[in-house]
Amino acid sequence: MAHRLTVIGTGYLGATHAACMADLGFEVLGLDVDEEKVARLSAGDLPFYEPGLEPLLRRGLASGRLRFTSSYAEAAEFGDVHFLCVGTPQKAGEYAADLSYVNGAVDALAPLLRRPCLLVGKSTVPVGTAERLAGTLARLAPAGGDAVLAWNPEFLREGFAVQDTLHPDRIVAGLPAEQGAAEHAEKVLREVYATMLAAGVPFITADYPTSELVKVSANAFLATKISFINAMAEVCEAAHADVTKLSEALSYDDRIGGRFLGPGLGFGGGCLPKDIRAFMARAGELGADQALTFLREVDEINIRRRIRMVDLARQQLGGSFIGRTVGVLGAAFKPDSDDVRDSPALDVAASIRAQGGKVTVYDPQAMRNARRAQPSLDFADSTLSAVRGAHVVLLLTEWKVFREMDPGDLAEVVAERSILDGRNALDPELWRAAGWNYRALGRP
Ligand SMILES: NC(=O)c1ccc[n+]([C@@H]2O[C@H](COP(=O)([O-])OP(=O)(O)OC[C@H]3O[C@@H](n4cnc5c(N)ncnc54)[C@H](O)[C@@H]3O)[C@@H](O)[C@H]2O)c1
Ligand SMILES: O=c1ccn([C@@H]2O[C@H](COP(=O)(O)OP(=O)(O)O[C@H]3O[C@H](CO)[C@@H](O)[C@H](O)[C@H]3O)[C@@H](O)[C@H]2O)c(=O)[nH]1
Repeated sequence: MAHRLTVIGTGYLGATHAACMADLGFEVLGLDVDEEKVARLSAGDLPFYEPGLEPLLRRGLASGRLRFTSSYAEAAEFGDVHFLCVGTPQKAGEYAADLSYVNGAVDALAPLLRRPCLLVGKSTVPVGTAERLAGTLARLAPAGGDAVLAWNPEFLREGFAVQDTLHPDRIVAGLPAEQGAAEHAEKVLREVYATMLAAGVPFITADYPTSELVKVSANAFLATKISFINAMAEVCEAAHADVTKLSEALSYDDRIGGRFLGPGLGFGGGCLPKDIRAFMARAGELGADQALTFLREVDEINIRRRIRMVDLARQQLGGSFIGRTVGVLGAAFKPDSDDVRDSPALDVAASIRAQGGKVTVYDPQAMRNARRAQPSLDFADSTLSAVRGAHVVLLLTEWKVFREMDPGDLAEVVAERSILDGRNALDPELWRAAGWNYRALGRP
């Protein structure tokens, strides 16, 4: 328990990792270049919504074990283990990942590393990045061979980030080729994750490239599973079949399983879309692009869901959005998150707005981010005010409050009882019995 940890980049991943590691008893220093974020985290004010995280943050601060800074010198001086958690977004106009934040962080930290330490990459990166960064570390760190790099990809889901961090499915450790350094890195990581290992969490050691590939192939598989069921939804629509029944029946086959087989508006967020694109780009650079051409189809099926949703809404309104009012429920890319990065819901809302519809959006947590991302949309502060006067209601993010809506309550304020369920989250019989025209993706 002697290790002192730093977490470099305190966004969705890093802030969660920092607070959880402090809760496990480590002394943790979080570092971010965003001064406002550092100030808010230091004040116990979580800059984003993640269930259960703020109490952990406050507990860590109160214990004195958790602090935040923007000083690399302080972090280098403090840490025995440095977790790298900065963003790797999609480059503008390209499929590839933008590695400037990762490179910037390592370039800033490495020259300050004077004593033995382990740098642990957690960001999602294209295969080959760890090997290159190990070279940077060797070149720049005054500690020389005593500054070692490991790659430890993160698999947490937003909305379940605390649970996933404290109780992961598995821990993957990408280790250096040199045996002494590898043994040292593995020993330190086993100490850092001792609580999870004692609980029986599988610990898999691998070389750098394998560890990097585990992460992107996991996300590629999940994206493929979602697009598979959404492709079935397209066929179901054409054949007048019901994809929700189909998905349920498939789920009882253990070889297939029901998770990530939820048909609807498809995947968004700061991970799956950009990760499959970066994976394709990297495979291309490696001369293995053919292996991943199916991911292009996975991406296209996913984008088609959004287009289909807009088409359905237009159809429902008699062929045009002009002069029509649309109530949109949901802006986050998924429930229990305020993250609107590549959000299918916001994408659909913006597209309808661009085609002349008057769109009013409500989301329980993502309003601030949604306003910033799509300032031309109208926003309401409750479900009922978002759908007041609506000619059609679109359920695009399946928050619990939306799944449990009473069709009678909404009927009193809408202009027309017409609802499109983009997430197959409502009971069609209940809504139809209440006089609503209910339609969904992939079912009659
Ligand atoms: N969000 C998730 O659920 C999740 C899960 C697993 C893996 N990941 C991966 O983790 C990484 C981070 O994702 P995120 O969602 O937390 O992103 P994010 O944008 O929420 O956070 C990134 C943070 O890094 C900071 N930063 C940028 N450059 C920096 C620098 N040079 N030094 C210090 N801080 C810097 C930013 O200010 C920001 O606060 C990405 O590679 C992502 O793919 C994310
Ligand atoms: O059956 C399903 C399941 C999910 N989704 C959508 O898929 C997207 C992604 O959902 P989810 O994977 O739960 O959210 P993330 O928090 O983005 O987590 C993914 O991306 C992270 C970042 O790489 C990984 O760490 C996680 O393991 C991986 O699940 C969301 O838009 C969901 O609405 C569906 O459409 N159908």
